[in-house]
Amino acid sequence: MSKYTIVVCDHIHDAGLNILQNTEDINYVYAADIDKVKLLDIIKNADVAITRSSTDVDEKFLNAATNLKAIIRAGVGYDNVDIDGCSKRGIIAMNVPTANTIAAVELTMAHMLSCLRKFPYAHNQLKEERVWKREDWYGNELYGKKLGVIGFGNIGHRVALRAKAFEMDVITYDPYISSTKATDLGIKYTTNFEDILACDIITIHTPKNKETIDMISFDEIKKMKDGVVLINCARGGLYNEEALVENLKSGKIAMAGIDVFKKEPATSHPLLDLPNVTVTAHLGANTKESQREISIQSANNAIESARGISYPNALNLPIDESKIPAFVKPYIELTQKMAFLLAQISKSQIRAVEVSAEGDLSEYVDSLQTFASVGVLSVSTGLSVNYVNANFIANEKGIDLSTKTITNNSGYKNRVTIKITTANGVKSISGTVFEDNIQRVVKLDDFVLDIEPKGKMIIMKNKDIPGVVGQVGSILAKNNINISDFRLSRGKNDHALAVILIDEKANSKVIEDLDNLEASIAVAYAEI
Ligand SMILES: NC(=O)c1ccc[n+]([C@@H]2O[C@H](COP(=O)([O-])OP(=O)(O)OC[C@H]3O[C@@H](n4cnc5c(N)ncnc54)[C@H](O)[C@@H]3O)[C@@H](O)[C@H]2O)c1
Ligand SMILES: O=C(O)[C@H](O)COP(=O)(O)O
Repeated sequence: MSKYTIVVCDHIHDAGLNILQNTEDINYVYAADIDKVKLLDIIKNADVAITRSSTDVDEKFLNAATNLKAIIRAGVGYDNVDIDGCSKRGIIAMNVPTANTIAAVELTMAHMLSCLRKFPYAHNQLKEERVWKREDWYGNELYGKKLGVIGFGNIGHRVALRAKAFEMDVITYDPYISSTKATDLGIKYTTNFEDILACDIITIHTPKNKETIDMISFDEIKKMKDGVVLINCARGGLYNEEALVENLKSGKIAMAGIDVFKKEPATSHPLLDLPNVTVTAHLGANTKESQREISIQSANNAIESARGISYPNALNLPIDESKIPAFVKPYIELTQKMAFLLAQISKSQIRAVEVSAEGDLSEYVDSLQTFASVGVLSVSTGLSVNYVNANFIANEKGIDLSTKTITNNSGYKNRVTIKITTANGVKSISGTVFEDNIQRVVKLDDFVLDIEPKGKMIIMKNKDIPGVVGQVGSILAKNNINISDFRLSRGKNDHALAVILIDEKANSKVIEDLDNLEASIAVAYAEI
């Protein structure tokens, strides 16, 4: 039995490793304790990789992982996964978004309480120094304080709820949610960031991206209350670290609770030298409960994706397959085949691909566009193209992609049309699906047809004069090519189109001979 290789790049709970070990068609490699340079050697055999925040899925990693089909980030944040790099290579990236939510929420509350009661310092004085000095440890209460929560997602909204239980006055800033998501829970909502800066305690729970890096820096801290407390259990760099250090030193920030650092592991970070910081080593997700669940979900998702069955929580799929109704699926297949056919007979560099849809199909024209790109690019680039990287590659190659929905006046219930623009002009193809999944090309340029997009075919545009069929037949017979079907369509200006389905491949000499016939206008060979 051929086996899929799943490489586990970071520590995950045994529960998931046991699943991998006990799955017959999986060969699993545990590479968590291996040097990251050596990992590059191991990763080349992987069909699927499981990673956490300790493994950067960057250019080096992806260049080494030549066989990789999917990657599972065994956690929420995927800021250290090069998603564009994955898309470009057709690798599906997934995360495990909710299994560590509670762990991160509870660590945030722990940091908040630790900061207000200076817990680690009080603890160390008694435990390490054996000093009993109660007067050194007057803390503050959460009760009645104003808490600003930046990011009201899975973690942020639960932190806010728990803070309410401490009778805090909670306000949130998250421009991507509806205000009622917060107000329905009795939490104030603001779109004015200044309201957050006016709080006694601020905690952040956003992803790390271009918009959120340095969201709190020197200018923002200047506007805060003296003695503010800042918590970061999301990602290092959301609070500018230099600004944190300087303002903790001056006392503008009374305390900071920090679980995450811009560069990890952070064992010689300036924050560690300060007396008013509580720190943990990125432990937000480190509960046994959460790690067990993440590990199980990661292992199951890795197996499913290795087998090509499903891609739960995919981050870079252009299409959510679960939302595509059954009647659209054959159109997707037909679109890809027609695009493949059209690109073969276009014989010139493609500049633009336009997909239009009629009928109920119109709603899914974006998905059809993606598959048209797969079909076109498979011919024109020689690259391994799939629906993850198709639009990405098209954009990179400067191919203009567009969609159109058109009024249904073709007489077909649903119809899809692909128009390709090349240096030699425009070519178009239309198709429909009849009952029982009968896929048909119904138009090629201006010629009305009825052909199944399947097998080997010669497509010949010719002057509509007597004797052409006989001449074509004799050239093919001379070359031992059997004709299985011959379809003729008459167009305007005394032109006709012949689609000749054949049993054997026609080489370039055969195509040249056909093209040399007096009646010939254009001849192409295509294979689906
Ligand atoms: N310390 C840890 O070990 C640990 C554990 C789990 C998650 N995390 C991190 O916590 C963060 C939040 O995780 P989550 O599960 O709540 O994610 P989530 O996707 O459920 O929530 C993120 C929220 O941030 C909001 N947001 C995005 N951009 C914003 C902006 N510019 N301003 C304000 N809000 C913005 C989104 O609208 C969303 O509501 C992530 O960065 C994740 O990596 C850290
Ligand atoms: O984003 C996350 O899920 C957390 O930061 C956890 O990261 P980890 O898997 O490296 O603990």
